[in-house]
Amino acid sequence: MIQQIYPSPTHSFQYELNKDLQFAAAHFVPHSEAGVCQQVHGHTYFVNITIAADELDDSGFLVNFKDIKTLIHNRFDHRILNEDSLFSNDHANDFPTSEVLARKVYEIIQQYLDTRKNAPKCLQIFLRETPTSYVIYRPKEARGS
Ligand SMILES: Nc1nc2c(c(=O)[nH]1)N=C([C@H](O)[C@H](O)COP(=O)(O)OP(=O)(O)OP(=O)(O)O)CN2
Ligand SMILES: [Zn+2]
Repeated sequence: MIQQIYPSPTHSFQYELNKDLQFAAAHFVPHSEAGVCQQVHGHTYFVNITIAADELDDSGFLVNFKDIKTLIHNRFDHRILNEDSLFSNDHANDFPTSEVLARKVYEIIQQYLDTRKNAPKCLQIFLRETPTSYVIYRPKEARGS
């Protein structure tokens, strides 16, 4: 939920920012063990993205908050996740589950950050699918030096 306190990843970067955003999307989980989630249904996903770096850019930003929102919101809002080429209905590692969606959000964000001169790192994705269910994805690398 927006404005809640999130778990903090440990790191030694000097700057850290967090961006909250939300989007509405539909999905289904294409596996017999997913029960009712095999049926198409929708969620308002809440996402918190943690990014860190030791340097700021020419604007004095670690990264522009707006760019982070645009990347994720424009891709997923009011979409059917199963129809996005990022996901697969055949391979569990790419089913549109909360875990996989959190990883995909990380990959989109880090790919963008890799184009920035100040080399920011995405350290954590917190993704809430329902009021009672959330996941956290953290890449293994990138804790700062
Ligand atoms: N590990 C995962 N388990 C489940 C996922 C998932 O992505 N990863 N997804 C679902 C369904 O998509 C479902 O929409 C969410 O399930 P759930 O949390 O059980 O939702 P409820 O609102 O029914 O939960 P309550 O316990 O009644 O609050 C299922 N599992
Ligand atoms: Zn669901």
